[in-house]
Amino acid sequence: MSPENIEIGIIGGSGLYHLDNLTIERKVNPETPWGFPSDEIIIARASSGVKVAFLARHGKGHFLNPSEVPSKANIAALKFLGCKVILAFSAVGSLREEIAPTHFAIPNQIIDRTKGIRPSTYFESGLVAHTSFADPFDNNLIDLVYDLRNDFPNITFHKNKTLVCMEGPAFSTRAESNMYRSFGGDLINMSVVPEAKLAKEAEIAYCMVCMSTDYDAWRENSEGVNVEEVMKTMKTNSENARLLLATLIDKVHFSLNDKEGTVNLNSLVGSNRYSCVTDKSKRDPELVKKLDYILPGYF
Ligand SMILES: CSC[C@H]1O[C@H](OP(=O)(O)O)[C@H](O)[C@@H]1O
Ligand SMILES: Nc1ncnc2[nH]cnc12
Repeated sequence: MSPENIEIGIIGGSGLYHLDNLTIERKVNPETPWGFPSDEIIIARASSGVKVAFLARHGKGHFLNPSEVPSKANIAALKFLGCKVILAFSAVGSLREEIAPTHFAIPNQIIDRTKGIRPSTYFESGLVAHTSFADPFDNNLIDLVYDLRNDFPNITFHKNKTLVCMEGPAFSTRAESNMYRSFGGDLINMSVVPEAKLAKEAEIAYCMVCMSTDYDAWRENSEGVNVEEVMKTMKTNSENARLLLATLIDKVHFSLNDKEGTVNLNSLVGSNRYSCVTDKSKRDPELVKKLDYILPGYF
């Protein structure tokens, strides 16, 4: 870990490329064993003084498509800076009438419909380890976000939702959109995989605040989604995200440092220590060295 020790990482998605209400301290661009992150990481302070590391998923100016996002470098860089928690934000389509555009949903499940073309694990080519992914998000972190709903009466919140992740970059056909609904999907984006998986492998508590922008393509008498519609709704959504974050950052900071341990955001720490199935003699020493960047001393 670097001497930075910044415990909270924020990943902003489409329409959330900066956080105006935080004070920017400086920018860093760490080269990880998996390359450089999407863009420079902004180290900023909330008004309470709590430091965060902010990263624009698609780069500032949105030049990376969802399949091109260097998620391994992104998560590794945040872990190296000291992040124990990542609050990820995403513009999503709604697959349910009751989740209207501008609503926020914090999903607890994922259906992975990406096509296997994204590098999605740190444990390959010389060291095999299997991380538990039954609960892809940190449930305590989900509750912590959801419990803020009374402080934000202008935002409608949902939880216990299933997020479908498609490859993109083209949006779904109507048939696909209906199929995802029949699978039990409630929300759809192109970003949560492999980000959530890699955060689990790196033992970082991760949750995604999904900001609904559209009804995708399943509604019979409505046009299918297009980018113009998404970005129009994201104007309101990103303002709400900034307001939410101003409170959320302090809550997360408190929980991470609360001696009473009322909300445990450290439950993943140590979870991968014994997840490696590769015999010590067969592990690639080069990869073991690389993995020290995110899980020092484990392998
Ligand atoms: C701009 S619409 C499609 C795009 O929006 C979402 O991005 P993000 O999750 O980074 O907010 C979705 O996943 C797609 O990448
Ligand atoms: N309908 C949709 N499908 C996939 N990703 C999205 N991001 C925002 N809306 C989306």
